[in-house]
Amino acid sequence: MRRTTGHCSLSDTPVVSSVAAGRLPRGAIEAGPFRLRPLRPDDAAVIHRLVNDWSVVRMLSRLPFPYPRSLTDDWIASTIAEHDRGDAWHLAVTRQDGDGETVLGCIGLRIDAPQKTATLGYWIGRPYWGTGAASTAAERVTRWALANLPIARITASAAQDNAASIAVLRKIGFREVGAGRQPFLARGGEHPVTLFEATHADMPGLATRNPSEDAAPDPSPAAAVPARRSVLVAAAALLDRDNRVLLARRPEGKPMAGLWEFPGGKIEQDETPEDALIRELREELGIEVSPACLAPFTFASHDYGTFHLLMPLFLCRRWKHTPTAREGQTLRWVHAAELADYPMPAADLPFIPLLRDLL
Ligand SMILES: Nc1nc2c([nH]c(=O)n2[C@@H]2O[C@H](COP(=O)(O)OP(=O)(O)OP(=O)(O)O)[C@@H](O)[C@H]2O)c(=O)[nH]1
Repeated sequence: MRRTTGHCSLSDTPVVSSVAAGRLPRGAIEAGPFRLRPLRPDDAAVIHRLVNDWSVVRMLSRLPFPYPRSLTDDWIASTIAEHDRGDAWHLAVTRQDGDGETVLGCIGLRIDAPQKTATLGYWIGRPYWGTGAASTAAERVTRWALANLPIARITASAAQDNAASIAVLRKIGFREVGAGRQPFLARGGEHPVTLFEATHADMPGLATRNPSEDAAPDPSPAAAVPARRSVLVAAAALLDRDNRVLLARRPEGKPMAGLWEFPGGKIEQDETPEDALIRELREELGIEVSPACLAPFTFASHDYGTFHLLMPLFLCRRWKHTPTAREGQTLRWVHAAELADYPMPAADLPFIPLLRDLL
């Protein structure tokens, strides 16, 4: 059960340092009728009984089925060590029933301090589905973490056939940012997942917090100007001689980090989409493109909740110099038939069948 707690699963992101150490609560936090408290070794039997259930395990990416009892003990021990290091915060979701406490499931947050990101995962045992435990616990942990930890965003993913978990994430304010594939051990092979993200701006009533504790307030007049609702971005599908498309993986630290996108960027004031794209391709990839080599292909119009993206996509087959990653991104030439294997921002998903038909 290591590193997975969920209807949603925790990511593979390695934890590099532990800025959050000492900030994670040692005790329980209340969440409406539920209580979220640190896991204890004596929870193993009940946790094992709840999670070793096909309908739960099939939604968790890294758990085998059947799930051996001994792994539960190891996993609980590892969660305690991770909490002490400030790397992750795993809690039992519990409810007071009469004189006794009932354990309903687990919720966890893995913290990647250098990237100011945390990943949420959770699962609830089948007898307690429909009690509101998942959404109440997930909302409480998400809001607590954004308000108290030095992080800028929380990510989560859910199997695309996990309608309950997707509904929970949407209900509590997570935005759908893309789609990808993840291995699911119990089911075998990779399965499609929906990727979500939440920032302070997504949580009504949560004060926007500067995740860098020491950063000085931005005194520039621009800082007082509210962000524009529509964001204009120009992007290119660069095609090589084998009709492969160049994808760039967004570097850590940027919103939607880890997703594969088409090179490009925001259109500045007074720039045409072509000017912006030529500039971005030069800055990001070190290539020179002439306007005549940019063929308008299609566009994306997608509401990300906090902003609406309008993005023309150009096709380009000719440029000077070899594309080189200049901004920490990872580049890959991909055949159209394989595009669906790369997790992409939600706005880009309609491009996939169009490119498949074209190429
Ligand atoms: N370049 C690019 N951006 C995309 C794609 N799909 C998509 O949703 N976007 C979104 O469009 C916006 C582009 O912003 P960006 O961060 O790349 O722009 P930029 O290079 O000007 O960056 P900056 O604002 O950090 O200077 C981001 O919100 C990004 O997630 C895509 O295929 N290519």
